[in-house]
Amino acid sequence: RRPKNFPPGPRPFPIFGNLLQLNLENPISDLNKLSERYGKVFSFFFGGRPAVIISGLQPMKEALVTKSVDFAGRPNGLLLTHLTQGKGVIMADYGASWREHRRFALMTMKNFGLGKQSMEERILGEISHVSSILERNHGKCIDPQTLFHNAACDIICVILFGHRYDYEDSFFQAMVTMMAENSKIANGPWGMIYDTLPLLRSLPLPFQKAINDYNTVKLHTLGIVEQHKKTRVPGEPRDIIDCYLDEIEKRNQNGSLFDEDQMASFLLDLLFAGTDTTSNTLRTSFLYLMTHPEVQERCQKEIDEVLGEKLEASFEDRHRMPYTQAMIHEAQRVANTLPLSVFHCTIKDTELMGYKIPKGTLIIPNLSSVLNEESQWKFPHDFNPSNFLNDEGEFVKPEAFIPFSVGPRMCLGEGLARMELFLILVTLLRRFHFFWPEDGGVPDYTPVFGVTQAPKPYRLGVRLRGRQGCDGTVGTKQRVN
Ligand code: HEM
Repeated sequence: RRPKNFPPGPRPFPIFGNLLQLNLENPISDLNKLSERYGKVFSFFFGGRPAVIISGLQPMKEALVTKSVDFAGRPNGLLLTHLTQGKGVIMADYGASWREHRRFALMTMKNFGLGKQSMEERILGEISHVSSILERNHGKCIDPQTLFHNAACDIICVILFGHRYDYEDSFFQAMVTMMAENSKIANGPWGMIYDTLPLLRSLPLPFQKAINDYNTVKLHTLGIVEQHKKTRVPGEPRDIIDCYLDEIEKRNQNGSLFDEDQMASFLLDLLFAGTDTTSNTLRTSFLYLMTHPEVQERCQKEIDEVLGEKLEASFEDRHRMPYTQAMIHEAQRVANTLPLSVFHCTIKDTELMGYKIPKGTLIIPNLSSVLNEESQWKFPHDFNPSNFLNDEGEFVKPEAFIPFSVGPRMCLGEGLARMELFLILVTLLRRFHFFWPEDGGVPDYTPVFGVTQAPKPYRLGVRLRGRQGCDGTVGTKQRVN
């Protein structure tokens, strides 16, 4: 039964609720259709649990910005909550522990930007590995999935653990695969089944694998923490683990919110949240760049002009590259990487667009609906960097650009992700030309749904550029790390 003045929605069935009305392989278009029928704020039963789905910019802002605190909780009883035990940041309840861990993460990541080796240097170091692999594949077509996953994961590893792994390292390979698979399970159909039908949770279904894999990565992470304890110098952090250990000591008191169990979940949060997201966005970017050669060439022209003889790109250069900036934002818009964000939950009785929403209601922000909202974009259904350019060709960011969500729970890795996307795309576009393989068939842009949505597998054609900036002199020198 829907509570009084609850948002309207389709009639639920016993046990399953409205679950059978969704194509679990790709629920977005079904949710959009339901929104057309019932309104921008409508309800839906996941099993016996009522959820409110929010579509469109205006209600999204009312919920996540104007009434941000009311909507800032995370739901209990989901696979993701069970994996993390509600610790760390992503699935933590809205409260002191979440707040302090979030603040700590933002502060330490910012300080790494100022430390001995800046965040930018760490990212550029990783890019040199990607570049040399692409160089070895000059003239060939490769599957970019593993390469970008490795690179994104290694950037996070350097920040968290202080060292990068060889892409061939067996544990690293296992970890990257586990993360990609876990992400598919956790918010794919199996995740939804786990979340809505508790009776099935003890059966040997794929979500058991997600739980085992998560625990394997956690154990390994705790092993790295143990090594850090032996080699660290208090007050001289090399990475986030050292910072966290310093913080535990600083707060050395009963009931401290910082302990090793929290640390493990916190580290895994950053590892999981920072790998698939960035790597899937990169894969979408290259899919569109290959199939829109005019956009690729215009970016390369701008990059060549702005960087000139400079050895490497820096994040500051973005201010002089309006077209490339527009392309990157447009790629993020169409990538629609977290289409349903991370689920929220109301922490008190509240109202939205005149409807009453009780405390504890599951909230699903349909970010996808805003990134494609017809009234908000010049070209909502195309890949067109002009969505981010004004009549003077200057870069502008529309209010509806919310791939990182909005409000107090918005992505805390936004700064890092934007730096990674810019430096990786600019460096690779400067040095390589990317082409759609002759035998690649018709490009299929339909994404594969998941917590983090990804493009369908494709092959990336790579050729070294022979023009200025890429002729073996400028911009081709290898970094020495
Ligand atoms: C293109 C890349 C990325 C995208 C599109 C993205 C998007 C998002 C979105 C939509 C959320 C949910 C916000 C909400 O619940 O309202 C989120 C949360 C989060 N993201 Fe990201 N993210 C990206 C990269 C990263 C990176 C690189 C990191 C870490 C280093 C990161 C760490 C987190 C964390 C910890 C949260 C939970 C925040 C909280 O609950 O307070 N993300 N992200």
